[in-house]
Amino acid sequence: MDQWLAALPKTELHVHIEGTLEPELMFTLARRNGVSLPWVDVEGVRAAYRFHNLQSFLDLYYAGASVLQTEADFFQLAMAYFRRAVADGVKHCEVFFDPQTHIDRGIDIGTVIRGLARAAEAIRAESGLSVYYILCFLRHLSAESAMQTLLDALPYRRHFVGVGLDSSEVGNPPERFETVFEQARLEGLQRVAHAGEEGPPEYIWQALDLLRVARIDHGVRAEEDPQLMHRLQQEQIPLTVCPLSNLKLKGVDDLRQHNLKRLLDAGLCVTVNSDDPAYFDGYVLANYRAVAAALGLSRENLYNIARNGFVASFLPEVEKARWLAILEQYWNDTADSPVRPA
Ligand code: HPA
Ligand SMILES: [Zn+2]
Repeated sequence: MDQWLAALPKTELHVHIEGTLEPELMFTLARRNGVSLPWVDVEGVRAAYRFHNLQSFLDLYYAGASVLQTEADFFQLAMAYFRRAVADGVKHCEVFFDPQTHIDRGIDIGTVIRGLARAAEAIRAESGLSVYYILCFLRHLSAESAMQTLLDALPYRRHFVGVGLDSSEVGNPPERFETVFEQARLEGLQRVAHAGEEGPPEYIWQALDLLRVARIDHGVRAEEDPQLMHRLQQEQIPLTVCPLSNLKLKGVDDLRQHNLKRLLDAGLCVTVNSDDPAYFDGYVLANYRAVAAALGLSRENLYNIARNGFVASFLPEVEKARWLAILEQYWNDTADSPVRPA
């Protein structure tokens, strides 16, 4: 099962590039850029990674991101993530970045986007991995700041496919960002939003109806609302679920309590992703392994999750069809091989 799962062609649709900053690289960049960190060494940083909710993580995550200063830093960060994704069997990824985290420290948005875009090109040449970027607005900041960020990013429009909404969820409902999401739609950008991670099902409704999103990031609290579950199932609106993130941020006390399998069994388009892998103890393959073990997922479940990833992606239809055929071939080729526990 382990080898089979590793080689299963996958996507990653919910990963924050700033959340892939490993402590080693954090210290390397801090030294290079003369940035002082609140921790003395790598062990100190790792010891601080004990979170009790989303906000306790975000405080640390924004502190860590302060080491990112130059185009070369963003390039190096992204390349390190891409190589790990490739090793995990990821074929296509859609990666969030948070411009406001950097602009507000005086970093030019062009520095951020050029570094990331150069890395996407380099990894494509190196390994064939395809990369799309999604620009996220920080919902703890104002709608005006989000709009200004979108305008600042438009000269780099060709380097990202969509916009998203992240950061502190509770108290920052999607409805505040209706205007900027409408502007993004008029620019031809795809839309996604974090909703129902810690926030109520109502935020998922708002993301769908007011922000007109194609996917919901997390969305695990949808289960509390039967009507919403019905809608997500009927319209096959994908959820980008991040199991180890939910565990680390105390959405669940134990992965065996995670509702991923119930969402899948209810016919929802569930995908598995890593969110902030450097902070949550695992990249995408570790997330697949962890839920497979905790929830007793079958190979067929795992195949369907991987398949959902390609279906839910923003790839052009021909590319989706090509990957779905490759995935099916993989399924047929490996159907008779022995199944061992994950
Ligand atoms: O899981 C998350 N939720 C909200 N904002 C975030 N920013 C990085 N990760 C997250
Ligand atoms: Zn996230």
